[in-house]
Amino acid sequence: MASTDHILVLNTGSSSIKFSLYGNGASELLLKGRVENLFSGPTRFLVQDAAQNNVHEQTWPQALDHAAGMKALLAFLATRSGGQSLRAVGHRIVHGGSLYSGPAALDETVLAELETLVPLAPLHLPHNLAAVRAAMQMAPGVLQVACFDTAFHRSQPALAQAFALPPAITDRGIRRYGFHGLSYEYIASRLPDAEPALAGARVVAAHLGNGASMCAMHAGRSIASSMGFTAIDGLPMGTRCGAVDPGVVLYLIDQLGMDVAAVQDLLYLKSGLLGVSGISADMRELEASDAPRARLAIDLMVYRIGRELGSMAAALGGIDALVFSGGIGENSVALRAAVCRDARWLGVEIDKDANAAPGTGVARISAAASPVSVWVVPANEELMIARHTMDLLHKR
Ligand SMILES: Nc1ncnc2c1ncn2[C@@H]1O[C@H](COP(=O)(O)OP(=O)(O)O)[C@@H](O)[C@H]1O
Ligand SMILES: CC(=O)OP(=O)(O)O
Ligand SMILES: [Mg+2]
Repeated sequence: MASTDHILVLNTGSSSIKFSLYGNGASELLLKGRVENLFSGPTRFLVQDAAQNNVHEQTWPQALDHAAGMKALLAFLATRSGGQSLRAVGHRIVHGGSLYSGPAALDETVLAELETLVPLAPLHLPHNLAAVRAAMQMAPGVLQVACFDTAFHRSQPALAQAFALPPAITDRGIRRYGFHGLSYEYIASRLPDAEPALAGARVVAAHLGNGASMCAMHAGRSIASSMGFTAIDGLPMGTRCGAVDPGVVLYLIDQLGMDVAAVQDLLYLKSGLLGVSGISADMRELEASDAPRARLAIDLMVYRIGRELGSMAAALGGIDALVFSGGIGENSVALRAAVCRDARWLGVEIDKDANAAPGTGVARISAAASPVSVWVVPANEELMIARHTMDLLHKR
C-alpha cells in the first residue's frame, strides 16, 4: 500500500462485523469488508477495494460467532502490509450512557466504565468491547477511539430525553438516549451537499437495517429519536420487538413465569420481523415469500414507521425532508413506496421511477413538486468514525 497514516475502523453490529481501512488520514478508502450472518450462518466474509473489486472472499457452511468472525478479519488484516503505518483504530460503540457525549480514547479505565453499560446494550456492547480488546492486542500502543451511537443525540432537548419517572430513577441514568447516531450524523453531513437548503431544514431520517430507528433532525442536530434507553425501543426490527407496552414485560414475568433471561431473549432475539413472520429476520426473504405472516411482518414494520413519522413530524413542527438509509432503507423499493404512500398526508410524493432505481449515491426519489423531498442516503457509519478518530488523533 502506497498511502500512509492508516486508520482502521471496526463496526461490530448485532449480526455482522464491518471494517474499513482508510489511508492518508480518513481521506482515502483502501478496503472495506464485512463478516455477515454471524449466528444465523452460513457466515460470509467479503473484502472489496475502493473500486469495489473483490479482494478476499471466504464462506463457512456453519454459523460463526463474533469471536471467530473477528479472528478471520484480523487474520486477513495481518496478510496486508502497511500495519506499520496504522495510526489509530476507530470503534463503533453502541452505548456511551450519560458518561460520553463525544469520541473518547480507549484505555482500561474507559473499558471498565463501558462494561457497566453492557445491560443497556446486551446485543452489541459485549461484541463492541471484545473488538476493542482484540484490536488492542493486534496493535499494541496504537490509539483506539470509541465513537458512540448515543453521542449525536445528546443535543436533544431535555424533554425528548426524559421518561415520566421519578428523579430517584432517572438520576440513575434511566432516560432516553437514542442510537444509530453515527449514521444520522453522516446523513446530516451529506444532505446539504445534495440540496443546500436542507442545511437548516427539518429532516426525519430512518435507519432501517438489522436494527432500525428514526431520528428527527433540525439543522443537522438530533431533536428526537425512536430508540430510548436501549436499542429495543421504537420500530420493529429484524429480531427486536420495538416499542411494547411495559405492562407486557410485567405480564410475561408475573403471569407467564418467564425469567429475565427468557424475556431478554424474546424481546431482543425472537421478535420483530423474525417473530411475527416465523420465517426470517431478513427482509429479502420476507419480500420473496408468499406466506401471509411474512406479509404481516412487513405491514407491521411499515405501519410503525408511519406512526413514528407522524410523531417525529410533531416534534419538529413539520417536515421538509424524509431520508431512508440502512440495508432495508437503501434497498427495499417496496418498503419505501409503502411508507411514502402512507405519508402522503404530510406532503410526501414519491417519484416511482426514481424510487425504483435510485442509483448508488445520495439520491432524491421524490416528485419534483413534492412539498417534502425524499432521499436515499447509503449508510456510512465507518466514514464518520474515521473522521472522529482523525480529529482525536490531531488533538493529541
Ligand atoms: N435488496 C434488498 N431488498 C430488501 N431488503 C434488503 C436488501 N438488501 C438488504 N436488505 C435488508 O437489509 C437488512 C440488513 O441491513 P444492514 O444495514 O445491512 O444490517 P446491519 O444493521 O447488520 O448493518 C436485512 O433485513 C436485509 O434483508
Ligand atoms: C443500535 C443498533 O440497533 O445497531 P444495529 O443496527 O447495528 O443492530
Ligand atoms: Mg446497522
